[in-house]
Amino acid sequence: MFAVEIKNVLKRFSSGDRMNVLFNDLNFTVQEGELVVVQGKNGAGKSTLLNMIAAMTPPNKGTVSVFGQDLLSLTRRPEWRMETIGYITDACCLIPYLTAKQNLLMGVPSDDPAYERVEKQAVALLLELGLNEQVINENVEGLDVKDQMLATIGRIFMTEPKLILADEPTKALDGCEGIEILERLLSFSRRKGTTVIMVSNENHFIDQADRTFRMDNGRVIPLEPRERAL
Ligand SMILES: Nc1ncnc2c1ncn2[C@@H]1O[C@H](COP(=O)(O)OP(=O)(O)OP(=O)(O)O)[C@@H](O)[C@H]1O
Repeated sequence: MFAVEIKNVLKRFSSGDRMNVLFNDLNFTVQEGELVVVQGKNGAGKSTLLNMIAAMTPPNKGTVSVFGQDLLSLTRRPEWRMETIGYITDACCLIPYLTAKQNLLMGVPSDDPAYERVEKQAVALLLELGLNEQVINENVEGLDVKDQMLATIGRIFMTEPKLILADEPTKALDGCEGIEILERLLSFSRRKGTTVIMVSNENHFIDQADRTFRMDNGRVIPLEPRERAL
């Protein structure tokens, strides 16, 4: 089964009294467990592609299916999204006055019989992502941007999504720190077998991806290895 299958999609937006066609007959598939990088210039449609896959904006024609589910026939969209998709952007989705660990435990009451098990799981996950014990127990607002980002990734993995959509999550960070965080995200996803579609113009990741695409002129074009360093 494909993780993502986009067939013959038309997507347009109105702009004043005009309609702008962003995609005309877009076709794109991603296999389960694949790690895919999408590049492209500003306005090429990268975020719209991810938003369609997350059932946040519908195609005007054609179909978008995720793990075999046609998104147009979804009845419980928010629940489906929560169960299936981990959407990572550069916005922090954590509560600032809670610790990183508490953020991962949100929704689990401390008297819940499962609390201890879930707490151990949260700590193990944050340590595996590279945070240390001290950082895990500090309020998020006191952490630097890099550690906040890693805790955000931890929060998203805590829900065990089948598909991670990452839309330039580290664009606010300087090159090296951003690369380090995305490397951890990718290697973690590999270990978990999670399918990942990551928007990033950073060439550094191309070798780690199973496939890389460039969005251009409404199409998703596979990049050949020799093009990758350009
Ligand atoms: N809700 C909307 N209403 C109208 N136009 C939109 C909407 N969302 C996106 N667009 C237009 O669609 C085009 C593609 O936008 P999108 O954000 O998907 O591109 P992008 O490749 O992610 O760009 P960037 O790298 O700047 O984030 C742009 O011209 C944008 O203005």
